[in-house]
Amino acid sequence: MASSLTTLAEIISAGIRDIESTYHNAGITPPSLDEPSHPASPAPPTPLDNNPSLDQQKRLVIAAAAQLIASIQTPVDVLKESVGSLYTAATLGFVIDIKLADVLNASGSKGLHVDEIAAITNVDASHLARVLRYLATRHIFRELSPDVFTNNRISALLASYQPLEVVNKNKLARFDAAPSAAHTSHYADEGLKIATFFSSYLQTHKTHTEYPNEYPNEYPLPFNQAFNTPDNFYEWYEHPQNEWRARRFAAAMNGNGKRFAGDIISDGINITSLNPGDVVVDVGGGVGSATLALYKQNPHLRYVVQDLDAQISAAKKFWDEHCPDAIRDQSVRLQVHSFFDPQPIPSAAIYFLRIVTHNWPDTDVRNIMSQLKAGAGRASKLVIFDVLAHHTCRSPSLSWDQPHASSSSSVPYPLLGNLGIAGAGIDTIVDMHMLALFNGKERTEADFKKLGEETGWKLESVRPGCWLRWFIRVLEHLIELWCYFVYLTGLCL
Ligand SMILES: C[S@@+](CC[C@H](N)C(=O)[O-])C[C@H]1O[C@@H](n2cnc3c(N)ncnc32)[C@H](O)[C@@H]1O
Repeated sequence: MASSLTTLAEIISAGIRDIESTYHNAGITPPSLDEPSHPASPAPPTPLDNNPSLDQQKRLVIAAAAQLIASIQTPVDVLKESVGSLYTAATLGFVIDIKLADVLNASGSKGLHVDEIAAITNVDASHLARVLRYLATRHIFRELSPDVFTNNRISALLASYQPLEVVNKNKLARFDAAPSAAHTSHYADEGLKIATFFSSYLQTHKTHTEYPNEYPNEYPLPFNQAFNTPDNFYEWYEHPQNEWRARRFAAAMNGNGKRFAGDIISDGINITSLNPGDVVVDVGGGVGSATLALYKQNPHLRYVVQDLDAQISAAKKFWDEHCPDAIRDQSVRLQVHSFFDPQPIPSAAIYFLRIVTHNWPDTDVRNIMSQLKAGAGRASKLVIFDVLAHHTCRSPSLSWDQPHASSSSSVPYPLLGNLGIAGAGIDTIVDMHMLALFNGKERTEADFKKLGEETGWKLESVRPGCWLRWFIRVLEHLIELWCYFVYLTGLCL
């Protein structure tokens, strides 16, 4: 019988053969880390970017390759590389701060020597050389000749994609056209600072929850400790000195919206079954980027985007820029509303929570869902679009109504049930981030079912959030999450 190492190697070879032939048949060269990359704008999607079978093959290869590395690398080295990855966040934050990818983009394919980079960025050349060597060792940037570096397809995503003169003058606009850089910079800044309070928070939190009389004040979250603020993350973003951070976060999030709102959400909500004039309420909808995509595909429906004051002010500007007609003819209304208060739009066809529940602990999600239930009518549905947590073991953890390929039983042996970093990798990172920022969490199907039962909603179905049966891509380029729609309908009708 073949060893698991051989089986992993076979998954990789079979997958690579399929991947190469798919590229070959489409007349496209397979991606290479050796090609310099210095585009003036993020590369447009290729015909293969949304190819489900290619995506599936890539994930199997990535899952198998990661497992093979973890199997044959010494355990000591696995741990050293894992814990040392804190310097990946630190160095990425630094290269974004000095706009290195923009500087290298401007130099074209010949790259730049660290002495030249030092003259432009005013950073010590030997520091630059070491940081770039660290990142190039991990395939981010490429060293063309000793100490001469260029962007590759990964590091190019760290650029601003705006002229440097514009970006240098307007710090606030720095990330407007660069969702991947915005996302990376957010983790390298807030994330890295918060992470240092992680262990002490987890060890103390339970004591405070179990002995509320002795410890009446909730132990502050890693976020609150790191930034020395009693405010929650969103309130803190409203402090004037954090305007640039809020805008960076919006750039990271709106990058998502453009990509996965229209094609995926429409499919997930099955919006064609709604009647003209039916109301969709985008609860905690931010500026309404998801609603914009829904509206464009389904202008016969009516929409309400609800959020807190600051987001609704930003939403007015967003809709003025993108679709003023929808506001003018009241197809779309923007409403300041806290989802902890009674829902002001009764009996909507759909209450939609997109990437909201994972920001909150169970007690708060119960409050949000209870307020929606109190406002819901007989036919109202609650649609939750969020990441679904998957176990790593190979037991079928999912039981929704349609057979689908994402249950772990369809993942080939000996891969992890959630495909490891190729499947739930990013989800588990986001889960840790939610914990540290909000005491929020990514939930399993069982978690959602229980929350529904506690608040009067019955779980109707759970399904992948797009036509790709296995996975969906939610951020442009690099970032991929498993997002699922959880449909809940009123229990007590
Ligand atoms: C991760 S964002 C998701 C935004 C939007 N649903 C999307 O998918 O782009 C979470 C949103 O919840 C909003 N939010 C936070 N607390 C809220 C509250 N009490 N009531 C309404 N919205 C709130 C935030 O302002 C933010 O826009």
